This record gives sequence, C-alpha cells and structure tokens, in this order.
Amino acid sequence: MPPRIPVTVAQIETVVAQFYARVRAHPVLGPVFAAHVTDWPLHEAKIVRFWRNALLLERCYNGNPMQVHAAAGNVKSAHFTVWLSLFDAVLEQELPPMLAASWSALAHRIGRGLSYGLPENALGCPI
Ligand code: HEM
Repeated sequence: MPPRIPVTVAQIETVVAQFYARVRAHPVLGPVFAAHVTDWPLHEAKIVRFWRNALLLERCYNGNPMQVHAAAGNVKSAHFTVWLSLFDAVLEQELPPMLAASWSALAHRIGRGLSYGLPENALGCPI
C-alpha cells in the first residue's frame, strides 16, 4: 500500500525528537509528561512507531492512545490545542510546506478524536 503521506522514516524520527524536546521544556505540557515518562528514548520510539503506522501505513503500532491518555489522569482535552500548536511549529520547522500541511491536518484530525472522552471536553463539561 502506498504511504498516506510520503514522509521518510528519518523525517518522522526528527519531528518526534524535536517535538518531545520542546514538550519537556514546555511549562504546561512538560509536567504532564514528566508525571509518566521516565524513559524518553522508549517513549519516542513508541511514538515513531505510532506515526509510521498512521503516515506510512506500516503495521508497527497496536497500542491504544485513547485509553492511555484516559488512564494517565492528568491529560485534559484542553491540552490538545497547546500540543497541536507546538506540533505544528515543529512540522513547519522540519518539513517542506506541503508535507507539513498534510501531516498537520492528520494530527489535528487524530487529536480531535483523542480529545473526546477526556475531562473538560470541547463543550467545557468536566465529566
Ligand atoms: C494528536 C495528539 C496526540 C497524539 C497523536 C498522541 C499519541 C500518543 C501515543 C501514541 C501514546 C502512547 C500510548 C501507548 O502507550 O501505546 C501517548 C501517550 C501519552 N500521551 Fe499522547 N498523544 C497526543 C496528545 C497528547 C496530549 C495533548 C497530552 C497531554 C499533555 C498527551 C500526553 C500523553 C501522556 C502523558 C502519555 C503517556 C506516556 C507514558 O505513560 O509512557 N498526549 N500519546
């Protein structure tokens, strides 16, 4: 099957590394991740597999981010706007504009899906 978005594995690895470097330094997102992630290389390797699966349609990730986010307890739907704008900034920095735009659109679509069901959803309902 042809890739959904023709990025290279090296580009995925760079975007993931740059993104989580910024996440670790971010005043809002940093502490949310610090409460869970102790092994960053392991986390980044898993996220690379997630994106290889989503972008290149390789079958190398079969986890359940929705469940993991809900179980984390401190991941809120309000975080997704911040997460996505940081992600967009990295895409713009690292990729040609067409690729950045396609990957961004997919990330926003996935993010919308993942944010439903978490506390403080788009309607502002806390339960
Ligand atoms: C489009 C947006 C997002 C995507 C695609 C995404 C994807 C993922 C994936 C694939 C995992 C690994 C799940 C597994 O263990 O199999 C994960 C874990 C996690 N994500 Fe997200 N995520 C997104 C947004 C967010 C946001 C907004 C937050 C909150 C700040 C967040 C916080 C976390 C945390 C804390 C973990 C658990 C790490 C661990 O326990 O090892 N994510 N995410």
